[in-house]
Amino acid sequence: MTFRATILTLYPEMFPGHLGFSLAGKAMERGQWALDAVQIRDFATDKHRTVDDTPAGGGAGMVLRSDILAKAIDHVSTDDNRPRLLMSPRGKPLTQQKVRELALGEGVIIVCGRFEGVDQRVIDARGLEEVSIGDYVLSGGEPAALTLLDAVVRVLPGVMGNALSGTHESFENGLLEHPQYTRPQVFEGREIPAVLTSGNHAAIDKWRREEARGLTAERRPDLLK
Ligand SMILES: C[S@@+](CC[C@H](N)C(=O)[O-])C[C@H]1O[C@@H](n2cnc3c(N)ncnc32)[C@H](O)[C@@H]1O
Repeated sequence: MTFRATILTLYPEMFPGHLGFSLAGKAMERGQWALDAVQIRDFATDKHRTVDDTPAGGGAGMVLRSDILAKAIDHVSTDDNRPRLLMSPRGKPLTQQKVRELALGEGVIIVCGRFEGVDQRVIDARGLEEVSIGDYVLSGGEPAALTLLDAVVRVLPGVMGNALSGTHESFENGLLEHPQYTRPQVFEGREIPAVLTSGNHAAIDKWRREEARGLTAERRPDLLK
């Protein structure tokens, strides 16, 4: 099954962006996932192709109009069961668990906000699920959508060559990942921890588990709760 991502945006030329390279780019070439970026402005009705207007109640900036956005959403999602996401700093924070859930489905429809955001009525009327990529404000939803898709595409079946990577990674088991090392054996006087070159796999697993727990306790105690 091909995972299909449809992006509604005022900047379709930002896609596939970095997702056209490396693992995601190769997976796209192999047909494991597909992306289409739809220009919201194509659904405007006036000759200036206006998509926004001033906020009701006053205040700075502009708001994406519900009628224009609803037409764009309806155009791409007739008879479509894919989740409809709206990238938004007010949304539920994106987690690896959510990423895994999305990767099990047939795809996603992602609305990228701009300006001061999106008229609340289209969020309610089209059941958009607001998703945030962190507690900071970007100027648009596009980099957030690219980030979400990056995380989803890499866990699609068959995308990562090495089946092991992914399952031991940060957040997969509620822990941050242990430190990683590779050759040379000594770098500026710092050695690779001896256990990692001992060949004793039980000892290596134990060391990694302990390091992962220690790092998590120090940096992200919230994950241990
Ligand atoms: C300038 S922001 C609007 C911020 C909005 N006025 C607020 O205070 O919540 C414009 C768009 O960028 C996107 N965006 C900004 N920060 C984001 C974040 N942390 N996660 C996901 N999307 C974000 C959203 O699509 C948003 O509609």
